[in-house]
Amino acid sequence: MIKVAVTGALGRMGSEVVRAVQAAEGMEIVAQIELGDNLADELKYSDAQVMVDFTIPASALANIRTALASKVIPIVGTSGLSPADLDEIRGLCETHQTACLIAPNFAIGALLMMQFAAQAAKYLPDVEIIELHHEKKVDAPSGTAVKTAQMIAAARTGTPIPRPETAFESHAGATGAEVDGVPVHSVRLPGFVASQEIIFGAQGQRLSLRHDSLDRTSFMPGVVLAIQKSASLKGLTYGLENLL
Ligand SMILES: NC(=O)c1ccc[n+]([C@@H]2O[C@H](COP(=O)([O-])OP(=O)(O)OC[C@H]3O[C@@H](n4cnc5c(N)ncnc54)[C@H](O)[C@@H]3O)[C@@H](O)[C@H]2O)c1
Ligand SMILES: O=C(O)C1=N[C@H](C(=O)O)CCC1
Repeated sequence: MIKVAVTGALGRMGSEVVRAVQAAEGMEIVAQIELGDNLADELKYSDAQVMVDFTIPASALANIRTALASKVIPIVGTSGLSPADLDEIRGLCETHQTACLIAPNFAIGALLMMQFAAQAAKYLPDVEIIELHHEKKVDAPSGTAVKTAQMIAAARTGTPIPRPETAFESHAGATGAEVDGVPVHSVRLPGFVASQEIIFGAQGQRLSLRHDSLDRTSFMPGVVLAIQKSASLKGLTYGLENLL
């Protein structure tokens, strides 16, 4: 049995993870950790092997540091970690000889959307991302949009048409934020869980790729898969697609 601790256990995602692990074979919940608990003690006394983290960026970084120092493998869904944070975590994985997975999106359909986008970007360089999430989301742009933009930028061979100078915006932000040269627009509204549309435009044609998570169970097969494969992880893995 893989022993799993969950940080952010009372949150929207954390509570769903507790249910999913309890329903899965070959794994068990040994600690449900919330704000104010002593993480190092909880990990030690529960003998946890894996820590699943869905919290907030500042907490996630501190939790990852504690888990790695305790030789517990962090599986992290929390979004908003910076490239500098990822560099630090990569170094800590080496120092403590413990692996870590950071997955901006655990929904298999979203991973496919991102991979299809990278494929399309080889031929269609002009692209923008619209991500749409629930109104309680605390970070923007979403971790999924950031990872998608990075994958598009890495795959893109052609040169996109120059964007209008933001100085032309009569209202600041109207043309979106740029992530790795890809414009990203963030919508926050009740009625959404997590959606993203990637629009490629070319002469006389458009290609749209869209994924919708309708509820948080959509992320659970990916979380369970990551726990099952945790023992095979090496160093820092960024993106669940690396485990498929
Ligand atoms: N990767 C994915 O597939 C995916 C999917 C959904 C959400 N997310 C991300 O997961 C994160 C959480 O989202 P949510 O909707 O569950 O938020 P939420 O606000 O419902 O839950 C966060 C929980 O973390 C707790 N928390 C904060 N700091 C903590 C700490 N130091 N130790 C323990 N618990 C702590 C809070 O008390 C809260 O209960 C966000 O960053 C979100 O973007 C990722
Ligand atoms: O609900 C959220 O918050 C989500 N965050 C992730 C992101 O930032 O990409 C994934 C989808 C849900």
